[in-house]
Amino acid sequence: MARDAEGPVAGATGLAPPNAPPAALPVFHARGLCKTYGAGAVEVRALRDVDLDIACGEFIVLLGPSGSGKSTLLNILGGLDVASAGELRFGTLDLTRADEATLTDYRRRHVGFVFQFYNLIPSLTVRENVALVTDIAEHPMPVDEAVDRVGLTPRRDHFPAQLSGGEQQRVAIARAIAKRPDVLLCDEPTGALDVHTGKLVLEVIGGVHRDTGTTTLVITHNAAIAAMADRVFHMGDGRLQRVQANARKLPASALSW
Ligand SMILES: Nc1ncnc2c1ncn2[C@@H]1O[C@H](COP(=O)(O)OP(=O)(O)OP(=O)(O)O)[C@@H](O)[C@H]1O
Repeated sequence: MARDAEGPVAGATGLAPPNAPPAALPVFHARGLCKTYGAGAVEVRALRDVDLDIACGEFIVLLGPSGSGKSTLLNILGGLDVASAGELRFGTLDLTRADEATLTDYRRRHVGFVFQFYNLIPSLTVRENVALVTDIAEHPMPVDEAVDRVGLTPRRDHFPAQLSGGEQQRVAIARAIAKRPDVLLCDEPTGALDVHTGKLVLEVIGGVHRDTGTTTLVITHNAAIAAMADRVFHMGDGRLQRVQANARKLPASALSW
């Protein structure tokens, strides 16, 4: 892997409660991370020897062509999948050797997910969709605060079918942040949206990051979005080919594509 501007690792463990003082460990530490699907003639090497360190509070954009391993990496970082080889730690937690119960607990306590498609429950209102998470989280945000952060207070009693795609994605973001996760993992959050709506969603994600300092990773095909990041991970053929640090970040409102 070539690293042209890998910054020093500094930050919190990711296991600490919100507002805890920074500690020495990165949130994520990976060495030689590999993921192989299938075997023999149908073997696919989705990740090859990925090394990375992500510090507490960083905003990372993952860029790369289709099939380059972005979702595979995000899913492994989020405990939805496990690596085939290599080392991955979240703070002090070894995710490569964690059993299913540990991974479930890890996802529940520490990770907020936002996907391209919003996965809302159609029969529940905005507030009720968010409350699904706050009911089981340890230190959740009040539901109305999460809804307010994404600018949907006037729509809080509406059902998903009464909302636009961008509004539904904002509900999904409210749901993801309501449990105050240590990391927010977003897989193509604007992939199903037009430019204007996509920007609004990115503004919400950028605003949450600015206000809460939540370590955030965003997968995109859109190179313009890379300007929002502290660092950009360029993926290609399952490898982390290049890490680019942005000296200056742009807010989503300043992006154009
Ligand atoms: N469950 C699976 N079984 C077999 N192969 C898989 C599986 N999931 C992913 N792959 C393969 O692993 C490689 C990486 O896929 P991945 O989804 O991580 O790429 P990506 O960069 O996120 O692509 P895209 O931008 O199209 O979403 C691809 O060749 C893909 O076909």
